[in-house]
Amino acid sequence: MNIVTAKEMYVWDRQAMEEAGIDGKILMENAGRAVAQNVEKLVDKRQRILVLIGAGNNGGDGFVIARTLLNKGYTVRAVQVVPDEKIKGDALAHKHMFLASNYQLEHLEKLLDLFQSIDHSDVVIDSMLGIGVEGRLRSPIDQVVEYLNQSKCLKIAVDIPSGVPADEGVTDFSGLKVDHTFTIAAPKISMFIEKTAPYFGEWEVVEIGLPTAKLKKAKRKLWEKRDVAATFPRRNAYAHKGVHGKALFVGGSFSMPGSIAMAARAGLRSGAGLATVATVESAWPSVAAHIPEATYTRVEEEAGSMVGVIDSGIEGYDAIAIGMGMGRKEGAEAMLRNVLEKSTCPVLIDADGLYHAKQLLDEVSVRNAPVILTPHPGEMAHLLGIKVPELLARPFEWSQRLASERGVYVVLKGPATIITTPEGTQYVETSGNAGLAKGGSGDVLSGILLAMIMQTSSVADALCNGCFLHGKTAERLTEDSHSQVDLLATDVVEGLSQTLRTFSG
Ligand SMILES: NC(=O)C1=CN([C@@H]2O[C@H](COP(=O)(O)OP(=O)(O)OC[C@H]3O[C@@H](n4cnc5c(N)ncnc54)[C@H](OP(=O)(O)O)[C@@H]3O)[C@@H](O)[C@H]2O)[C@@H](O)CC1
Ligand SMILES: [K+]
Repeated sequence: MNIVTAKEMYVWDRQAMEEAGIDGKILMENAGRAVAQNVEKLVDKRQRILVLIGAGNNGGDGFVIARTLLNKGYTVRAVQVVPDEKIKGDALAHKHMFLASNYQLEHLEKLLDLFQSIDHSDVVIDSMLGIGVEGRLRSPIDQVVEYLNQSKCLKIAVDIPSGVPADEGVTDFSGLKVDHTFTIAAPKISMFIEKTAPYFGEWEVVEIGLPTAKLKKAKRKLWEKRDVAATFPRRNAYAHKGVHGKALFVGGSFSMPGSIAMAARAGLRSGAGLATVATVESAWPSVAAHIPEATYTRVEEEAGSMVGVIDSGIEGYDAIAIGMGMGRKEGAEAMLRNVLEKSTCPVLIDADGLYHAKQLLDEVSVRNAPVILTPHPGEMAHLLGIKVPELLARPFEWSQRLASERGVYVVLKGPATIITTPEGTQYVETSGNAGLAKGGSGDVLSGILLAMIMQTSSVADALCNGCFLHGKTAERLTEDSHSQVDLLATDVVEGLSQTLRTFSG
């Protein structure tokens, strides 16, 4: 499913009307009816519904919703919150249909009267402003939104809550916080941005009859269950361990042996055929206690941290993950440089590896085999030399910039993980929950991703499915046997089995 900007949505709208000859009034009718159908699932006929209608086409949708629900016997009051002369075009046509159906339209005259109407309503449907919002809310909508934000009624937004921008990058706004959003045709970018996402409540896409096959595809896509089903690697009954890949995990130190152990164990649990751990000798006993299935190779150390190169070399591996618990000493940077320059397989860089990668972006750029960077926002901001809030305001744009300038895959981790390919295609993966906001989660994800890369021909599919496997496992564990408070990264590693039983053949 595509994720769109406001501009892309308007292009679709034009394509539907100009290229497919679908009248805008029909799209509006479809939009309103689709939203009304969803409202019926949430609201019963005893509840009092208030539909608030604004100036643009979002308001037009509101006229259709009010008419449809009234036709079905719901208790609905419709209030136009802007002067008559503001209602134009398709919205005006639907206003006429509403009035010609013998339904009553109220006008906002005194704010206090509207506030009273809100107090006497169980449900408020917000069709004041959609994706056409510009700048901060103006009067009187700003006051209506402020009042509604304090109100206890059930709030449902049409397309997007009033005042909330559809795109990334807008941080100065005031918006309505709703319980549900029924968004038109495709999710909007701002649904996946930290600052704006909470305004939408639970959201769902409604289909309005756009000519899907004709529409210009967006470069962003939501990774859905059906994508997982179509691309998740299947196990071949005749395969032997070498077929599923030989992974090298480089990291760990005397005081941080856990992260590389968790990464390697997650890699084996996710289907890697063989795993070798390259770590300092002083960390071997604790790493080996966690994964007897792995083999080990020695890395030079100084006071428990890795420096220099890997004893047995880096040839013969199908994929390498580097960085987890490797420390920030200069020697570790030399190790990363060595891996980037000498290996010819995909290299995934995480954690301390990302800290060192900042100095090695030129080496990263010239590599022929794929490089995958898996930062959390703090690591990504460090790599880009910007502040975290700056990154979080435009995570899609920054990810794209890093991925295309350096020719890398970027997995920007968060509640909505953004996966960007070197060509600039982006995928959003939203599974998981707050139980994953713990030390070790990133290490586990690295191991899963590396295993998936070795088992899938498309790196992008592997990364999306790996994020899904990680997040879905956390979701399942917190439903069945854990809480989001107690869930540990090691629980996720062991929980992978059950998720894989569902998704891999
Ligand atoms: N795309 C599709 O296929 C379909 C889209 N559809 C629907 O259309 C919606 C987009 O419609 P749109 O373009 O008319 O914009 P929309 O948000 O309704 O209103 C803009 C108006 O708001 C005002 N205004 C702006 N900023 C403001 C502010 N800060 N504070 C206060 N007021 C402000 C400004 O009025 P002004 O006062 O400046 O004259 C302007 O005229 C979309 O979200 C979806 O619901 C469906 O009907 C079916 C097909
Ligand atoms: K709205």
